[in-house]
Amino acid sequence: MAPWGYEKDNGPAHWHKDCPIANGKNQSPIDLINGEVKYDSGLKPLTAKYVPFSDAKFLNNGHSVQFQPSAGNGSELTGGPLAVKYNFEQFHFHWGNNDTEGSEHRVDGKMYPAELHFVHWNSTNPSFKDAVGSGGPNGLAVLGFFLKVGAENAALKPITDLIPKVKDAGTSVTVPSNFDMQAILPATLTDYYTYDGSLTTPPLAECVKWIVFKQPLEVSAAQMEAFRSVINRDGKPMGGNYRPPCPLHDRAVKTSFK
Ligand SMILES: O[B-]1(O)OCc2ccc(NC(=S)NCc3ccccc3)cc21
Ligand SMILES: [Zn+2]
Repeated sequence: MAPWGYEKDNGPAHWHKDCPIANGKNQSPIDLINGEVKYDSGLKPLTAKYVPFSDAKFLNNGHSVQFQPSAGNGSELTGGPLAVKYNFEQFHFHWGNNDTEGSEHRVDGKMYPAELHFVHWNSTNPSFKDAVGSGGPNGLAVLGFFLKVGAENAALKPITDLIPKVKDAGTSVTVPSNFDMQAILPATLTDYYTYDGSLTTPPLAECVKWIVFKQPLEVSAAQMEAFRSVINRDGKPMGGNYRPPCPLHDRAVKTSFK
């Protein structure tokens, strides 16, 4: 099979052929249906401590644009539904070709124009790859933020300004060392949905504690247009790089908010 993608001939409906777990019972994304979630007063706020990176890359890997520091950068995530400390691995985006689509998770069937994923791995593992393969839903902790069109996002601007430099698949640039990743996050990481799920791209491993924030981040129309100028490995606009919602089966979605 041609490498996986989001086109007619290699998109989500084909992924099960190489990754049978695509039809598993703990797949992501899902539609977050407010009438079916359950408030859990035990869910505390999360704490993300992101330290400045000496050498980080921003790259186009053919199916997303991704910020990736060198291994072992000391940034970590704790709290919320997490029992242990998680190390930061990378962040990347999913988006659509217009403002009515683009996010992976949905809220009562509503899609946002984009979704930002901050990926972290369980620090009891020796590496990210071991965490992905560790079995069970605690290998990775992924923070999901919906993006909506509004004011310019100054914290994301150093990243969206780099997009023209990684327009083509397989290209990358070094990110200026004064880039402040912490500034992207809201001051307090409260009000989130959390459930056990999977990677939303092959290998679709069911190793993810998902934490999806209720409050979207804003980006300007110009910043959204920057994403829409990115080209995938087939030379087409990358927009539409989102997987449709998967069945919830017998999973519970908990919320930290009433
Ligand atoms: O569902 B996501 O898009 O958001 C959260 C998330 C985290 C990671 C990925 N996939 C990665 S890192 N694959 C490469 C790889 C996979 C497995 C072993 C080594 C290397 C996709 C997503
Ligand atoms: Zn993602």
